[in-house]
Amino acid sequence: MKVTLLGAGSWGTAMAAQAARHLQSGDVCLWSRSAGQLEGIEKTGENTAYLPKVLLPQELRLEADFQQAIERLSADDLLVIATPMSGLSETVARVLDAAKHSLNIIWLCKGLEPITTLLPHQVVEREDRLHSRGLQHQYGVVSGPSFAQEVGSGMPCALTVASRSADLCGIVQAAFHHGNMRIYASDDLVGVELGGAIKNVLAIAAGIGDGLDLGLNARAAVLTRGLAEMMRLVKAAGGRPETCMGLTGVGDLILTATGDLSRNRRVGLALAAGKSLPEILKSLGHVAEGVLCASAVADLATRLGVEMPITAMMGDVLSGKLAPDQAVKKLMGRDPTVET
Ligand SMILES: NC(=O)c1ccc[n+]([C@@H]2O[C@H](COP(=O)([O-])OP(=O)(O)OC[C@H]3O[C@@H](n4cnc5c(N)ncnc54)[C@H](O)[C@@H]3O)[C@@H](O)[C@H]2O)c1
Ligand SMILES: O=P(O)(O)OC[C@H](O)CO
Repeated sequence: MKVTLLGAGSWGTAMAAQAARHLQSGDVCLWSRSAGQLEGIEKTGENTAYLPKVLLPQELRLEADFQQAIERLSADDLLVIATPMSGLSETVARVLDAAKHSLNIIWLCKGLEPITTLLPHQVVEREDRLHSRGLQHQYGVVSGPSFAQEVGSGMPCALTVASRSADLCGIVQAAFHHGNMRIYASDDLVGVELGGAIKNVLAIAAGIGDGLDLGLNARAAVLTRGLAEMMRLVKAAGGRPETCMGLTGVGDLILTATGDLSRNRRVGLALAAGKSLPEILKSLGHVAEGVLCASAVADLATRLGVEMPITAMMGDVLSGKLAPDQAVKKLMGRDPTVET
């Protein structure tokens, strides 16, 4: 089978390496919008800007031509959109415009669309209505606890593919379930996508708590009550709350909120140290999806009548309405309530 990945950031590069290690030489192709970046990878064998110190398999094909990257795929192959959430709608629209037959399409981004508060699969459905020209594409998402640096280095990892199509789940497993990567299948798109979006916001909250030296009790409280917020929103949005107890919910929450490789956690630590958000994002050099989606999650929760105090407070901190220590005081000052 052939696989094309669109987007050569940390995650697209790591997943391209994972597939290329096990599929036939030349069958996995990584496309980047920057031809210069691909030239650098060609020369050094590494994606130095996004995944340093990971030697990429020689079997990986690099492609700067978008049309070629799509046209090489048959209806049995797999297309992976590996851009951040901000690039999803534009990229899927380009893919659908370029497609000459039906495709198997997955995305790897974690977040919600700002303003509309749409989940990734809802963004894709909107673009499908506008661009599919009657072609019946299959869609899904891959999510779960996965630092690109570890996956790029071939360390063990377990992920979930969620799709309404069991056939697509099988295609994704054929592409990535090898060696040190396990891929579990699910049909709960809402649960999987909301888990991936909300854990990033909670990782920022955990980073703030740790940066302010609030202690391990506080971290456990944020994660547990944050998980309760996630389960409530998933249920109200039509997903299954029990999905939150799996890899894409609590699994990814533990990883991102406690692992210092997390960009979202590092944003929280830096906010607690008194740095400004623009300064933090500039020095990060990578996307931290929780920054962009905290307000969207809070807005969706308000619309669905779901109480999410930690998430709402993070929205206020990230939009500059509240200082991190004020947010802690407000959370601790809430009225007593039952544990649900
Ligand atoms: N890095 C990880 O460990 C990891 C793991 C799992 C999921 N993710 C998710 O994957 C997504 C991508 O993250 P990343 O870590 O690769 O980000 P990154 O910041 O490392 O790289 C982003 C890449 O996307 C490219 N890009 C941005 N907008 C684009 C567009 N419109 N068209 C084409 N390319 C575009 C950039 O040029 C860059 O190469 C995020 O939603 C992230 O939450 C990341
Ligand atoms: O580095 P982060 O915070 O974007 O997290 C990366 C992945 O989503 C972890 O699963």
